[in-house]
Amino acid sequence: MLSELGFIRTIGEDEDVQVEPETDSEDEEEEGPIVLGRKQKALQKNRSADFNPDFVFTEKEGMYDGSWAMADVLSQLKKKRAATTLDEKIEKVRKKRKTEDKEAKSGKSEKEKEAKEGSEPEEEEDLERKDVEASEDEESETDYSSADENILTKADTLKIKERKKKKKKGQEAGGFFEDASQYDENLSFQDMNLSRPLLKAITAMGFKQPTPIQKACIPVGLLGKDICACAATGTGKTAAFALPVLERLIYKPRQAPVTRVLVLVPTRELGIQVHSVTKQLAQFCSITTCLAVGGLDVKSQEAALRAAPDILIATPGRLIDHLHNCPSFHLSSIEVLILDEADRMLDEYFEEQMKEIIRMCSHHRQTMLFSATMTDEVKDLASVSLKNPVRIFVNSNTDVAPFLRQEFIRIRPNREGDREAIVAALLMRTFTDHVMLFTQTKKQAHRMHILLGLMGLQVGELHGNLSQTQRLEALRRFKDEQIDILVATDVAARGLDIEGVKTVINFTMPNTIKHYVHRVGRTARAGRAGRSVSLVGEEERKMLKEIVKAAKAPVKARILPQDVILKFRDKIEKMEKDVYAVLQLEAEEKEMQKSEAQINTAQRLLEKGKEAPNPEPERSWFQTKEERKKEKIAKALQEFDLALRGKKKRKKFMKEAKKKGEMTAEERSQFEILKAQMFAERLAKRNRRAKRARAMPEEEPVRAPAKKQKQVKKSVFDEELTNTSKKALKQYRAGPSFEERKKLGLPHQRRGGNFKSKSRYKRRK
Ligand SMILES: Nc1ncnc2c1ncn2[C@@H]1O[C@H](COP(=O)(O)OP(=O)(O)OP(=O)(O)O)[C@@H](O)[C@H]1O
Repeated sequence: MLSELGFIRTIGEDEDVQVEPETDSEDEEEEGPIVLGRKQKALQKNRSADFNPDFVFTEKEGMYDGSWAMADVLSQLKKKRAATTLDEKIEKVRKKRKTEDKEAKSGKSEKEKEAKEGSEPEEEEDLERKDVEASEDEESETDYSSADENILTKADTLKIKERKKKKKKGQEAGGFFEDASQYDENLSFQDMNLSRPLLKAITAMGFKQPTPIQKACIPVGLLGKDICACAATGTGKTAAFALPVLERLIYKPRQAPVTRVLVLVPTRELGIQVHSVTKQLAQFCSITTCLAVGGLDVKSQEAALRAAPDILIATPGRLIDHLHNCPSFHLSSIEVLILDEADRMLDEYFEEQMKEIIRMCSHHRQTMLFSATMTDEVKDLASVSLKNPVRIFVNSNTDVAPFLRQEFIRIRPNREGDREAIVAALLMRTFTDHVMLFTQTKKQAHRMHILLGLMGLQVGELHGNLSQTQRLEALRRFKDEQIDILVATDVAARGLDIEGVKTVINFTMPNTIKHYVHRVGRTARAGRAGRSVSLVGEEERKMLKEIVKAAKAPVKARILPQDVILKFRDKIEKMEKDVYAVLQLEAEEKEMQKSEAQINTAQRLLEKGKEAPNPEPERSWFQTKEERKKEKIAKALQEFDLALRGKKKRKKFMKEAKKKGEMTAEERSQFEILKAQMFAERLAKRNRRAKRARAMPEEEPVRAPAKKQKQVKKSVFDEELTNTSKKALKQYRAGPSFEERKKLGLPHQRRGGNFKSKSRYKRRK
């Protein structure tokens, strides 16, 4: 778009990332276009100077093209569409603005004409022509896609940030693990004893050499050992767990039709992707796979599960739903359990669901945990009860992708309101395509979509407030290069492998350094180069320091010229009324749809008389609705939202009482930062609490006198007791369940004696 307008980019070619060949894979060639339905045309296009020239893609010919299993997935989506898309609404408002500006201009020229009455007819004609030209000029001024050439071409300044010497921290494996982080660098796929169909698939996918994590993990995985693995983002962890599993299934065919492998992932989109990669790896063998993630049709998933696929890829919630509602489906035959993004799967958010799933899994299983930010603290992994696990840490869990160039833009204390302007300037002037922009909240993501759309950019959004159809559609359009910018929340931060993402922009710093590693890991994947640009305010500098400390390559500070920022700030201010108009259109459409739905229901009821529609049997879950609600409230930082709804806090954020629901640019940024901070605080508190609880010997609460127990209660739950924390306290005091104690190998003993049987234990409880 910039070239059309005759504008030049601000960063010179010489500033591009210097890509050095990876030491352990010098003659390694890059993978083929395996993932997510990329057009080969796009692939050629992406072989630009931005990417590591040492990598060569191998094209797949006539093979299963793995089009991201999109056809499968789309057929499972509910066919519900908004009457008009957000982009159509944005376009409508833009057109209206243009017409209004034109009219205003012609009104002005009418007056000018009147003032010049009496002039020669030829001159009048001339004037008319000029008028048209002038109004066209005016139009391009109010068209937000155009900006002063000056502000678009003025270069940013880049400075290298000083790096403080990192203290060498020896990676202690801790007594629990055997460490297998060292691997044979010369190992090839052929050396790994993989079956022919797998080697054929690997070639078809364009993989020439295994990546370091694959070299380290595949041999250990083939031995059937439990694994706890960590490797940087985009280094091929999916194949590292999928290949040994497929080999096992090929080598040891099943005796009965049962599901033998379960892969758990935290998000639906990641589930779809892992399913697609597994299918591609299994394209030349008869291993069957199934996808069971939320947002897709339950009935077709149930039918697929009844056929007992070999490998099941699922999100925890939907899996539990099937376990409770699909009578023939169970996990007792699971031989391998894999947690992709394992640290996420084992965190507070999925805690209850994971407990339920692991409770149902066979005890005699192999368990493999993978993440770029994997914890190696045995105590954090206790819930999956690993058996003599092997620790494979190819990277440290704060390492970013090897060819990532990290940049930061400092936001001065009183300039928080500049964030939107800075992001707009970056996207209009410098990073114009293949960009992922991360925001902390869904609301801000939506707002950025509208703002940038009004500026004429091709934008999409991806977050939890959208329907599954909208989420997948946004992803598809981004992959197919129909849109240049994808604005997303952390739902898109983990695991997604979108080919060709050049830049990741962080509107604010994420919750924790882990979140940062995953977000910026959406670029610089599979040996390619990429760039991240993060906006850092005064309150976020602590995380910046951590990142700089952990960085292996120098990080850069980008400085945008102040007049550029001011110009964009001014533009955005002028656009506020249009943002409001788009939001209004959305609200009206929603109301209309709601009324229509009500009318339709009423009509259906009238047609059927008083006959009630065929009631679907209610689906059950492992928690009651009430419990689930409470858990959600406790875990989704709802207290933050509620606190903001409270009068006092709200006042802090809303300067004018009249502007109901509207925040200034400063307030919006503060809101984003505060949310991240509250998450981090909450996490720290939880970790402290867990540490304290662990510091107490297992039997202590049992034998301690009543007085001491009270002290324990106070120190463990030192915050105000809400209903949820009361429940947590109760649970804590009750100690682990009978099954958990049994699994952990603890004596089945609790307050008041030994319990030899479950019923006695229960009675006592
Ligand atoms: N041996 C290989 N050779 C070349 N490319 C590979 C190889 N293995 C995997 N890839 C490619 O690397 C990319 C990243 O792989 P994958 O998504 O598995 O990374 P990841 O480590 O799981 O990343 P994340 O931590 O973000 O989930 C994919 O496009 C995949 O096709």
